[in-house]
Amino acid sequence: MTSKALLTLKEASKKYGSREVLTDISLTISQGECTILRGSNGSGKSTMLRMVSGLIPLTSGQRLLEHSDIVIGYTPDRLSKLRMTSTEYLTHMGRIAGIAGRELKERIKQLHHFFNLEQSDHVKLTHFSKGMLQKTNIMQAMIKTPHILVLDEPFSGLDNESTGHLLHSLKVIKDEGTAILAAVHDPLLASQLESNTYWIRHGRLSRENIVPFSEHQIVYFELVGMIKRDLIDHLVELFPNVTYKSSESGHMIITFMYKDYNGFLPEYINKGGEIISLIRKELGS
Ligand SMILES: Nc1ncnc2c1ncn2[C@@H]1O[C@H](COP(=O)(O)OP(=O)(O)OP(=O)(O)O)[C@@H](O)[C@H]1O
Repeated sequence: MTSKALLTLKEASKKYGSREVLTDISLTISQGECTILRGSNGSGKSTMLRMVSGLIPLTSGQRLLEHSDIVIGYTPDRLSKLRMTSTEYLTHMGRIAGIAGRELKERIKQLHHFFNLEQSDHVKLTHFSKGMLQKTNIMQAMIKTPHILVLDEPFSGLDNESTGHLLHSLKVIKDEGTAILAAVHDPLLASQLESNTYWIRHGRLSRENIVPFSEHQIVYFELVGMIKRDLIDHLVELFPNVTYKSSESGHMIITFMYKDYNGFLPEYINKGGEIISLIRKELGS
């Protein structure tokens, strides 16, 4: 069964000044489907999310909505620790979205219940954990029930437990028919959302052919090491499922899948990458 198309980008391009960041992007967002965007830093993921959300204009091409009442909820990559409670914040955001009174109160209650934050609805955001803040960030995007929920790196900085809760919530939202479009750095999380995955490379969008994860494919490795940034960027181009981040101690924390073990590791060493530790992990462990 094909799902109903809600929004279509047709040959959409975006320039900042004379610099073209996105070129001829064509994509359809459909009801109840999850679309994941991947790409290296600065590849244009946030730009594309903002373009889909209607927050920035296209330079050329078309953005077509299935009907004029399509609601798009946009979640930026982080919410600041404001000196107000989640209820106060959502009341403010709800009024901006044109909801008020009893309807708004009810919706805020419903969202706190859905995200398991009822106990904290009168706690100031300054006392919220990263996971609680991220849930509030998503709640503001859902204050008017969206047809499309757009998320910019929703799992960034979350611990395993918060990541698990958020994954579960997003699956429920998707199953209820909301389309999800998210920039997600981590291929393991992307695979959990049963999504259509696309890559942005050199400004162009291409579909990633994901083979569904089977039991033995959930093994991955976490390598703590040292390597120059431009060299690891080059390796990520060669091995798209490799991700990395810097640790507080200045080391790189690199994850790669079991299938890349024989390919990635020798390349990493050849490029002068140093290994401080290498741990075999399984998804969910
Ligand atoms: N408002 C702007 N004006 C000028 N250039 C911009 C603007 N916003 C983004 N850019 C540039 O466009 C390119 C794409 O940026 P964008 O934030 O969309 O990438 P990204 O893939 O989301 O990056 P990251 O993963 O680091 O968040 C970058 O080179 C960035 O510097």
